Amino acid sequence: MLQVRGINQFYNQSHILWDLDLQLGEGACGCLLGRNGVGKTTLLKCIMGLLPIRDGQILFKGRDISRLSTEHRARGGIGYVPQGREIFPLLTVEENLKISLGARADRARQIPPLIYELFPVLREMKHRRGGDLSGGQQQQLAIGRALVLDPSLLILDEPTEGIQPNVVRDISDVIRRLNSELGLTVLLVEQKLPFARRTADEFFIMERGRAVAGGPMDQLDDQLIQQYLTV
Ligand SMILES: Nc1ncnc2c1ncn2[C@@H]1O[C@H](COP(=O)(O)OP(=O)(O)OP(=O)(O)O)[C@@H](O)[C@H]1O
Repeated sequence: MLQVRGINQFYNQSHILWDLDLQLGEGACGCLLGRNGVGKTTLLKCIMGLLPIRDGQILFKGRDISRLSTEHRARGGIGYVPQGREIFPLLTVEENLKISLGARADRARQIPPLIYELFPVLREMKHRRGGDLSGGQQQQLAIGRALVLDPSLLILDEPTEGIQPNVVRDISDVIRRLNSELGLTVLLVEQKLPFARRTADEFFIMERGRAVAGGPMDQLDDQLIQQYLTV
């Protein structure tokens, strides 16, 4: 589904991603792990086309998307839930969702019923402003907004950041459901190991801009955790 091949990325003179490879099969739920500042968010932004890559390739469903705009990637089936959620605080919940409709290839005008079915609270609060929602509700809105475009790959950057512990499990359940029941391929960045283990079935570890380890989640052992994740 997604193949990242030998990408290099720079912020001006700073070389951040180094010959980085990553492969995610159709239907997989993968979690990108690594200490602060190793380049996880940068990688997701490169996949989304929010940052340019210097060289290498990004293939989605076998097609090289490296030079496509973010909008084309989104229309082509990649949904993105950014770190910090980036919802519009002054717009209503419904308006936040509708904003994505314009980018749908089929020009649909209605919010897909699936979104309110997955997140009933968004229906209840559809006339409230985004900024009035709790952190967990805002995260549901951010995921809902990404789903408006009916993606086949969903990318989430630290979906549990700043969310109350009792809601973290709900977010995990929703991601699992999207993956196992609706067949979405998922790539997420996460710092919380219990959440990562519960939610994803594959892991990738980054260290200083390089991919250094990966495999099925049950192979994420203490030695890898000690070497690459413990601070
Ligand atoms: N806009 C920018 N300009 C210059 N350097 C940046 C910029 N954004 C990030 N960096 C640097 O790039 C490196 C990778 O940052 P990135 O945010 O991708 O890491 P991360 O693994 O996602 O970290 P975190 O877990 O803290 O979000 C860091 O050294 C960071 O300081």
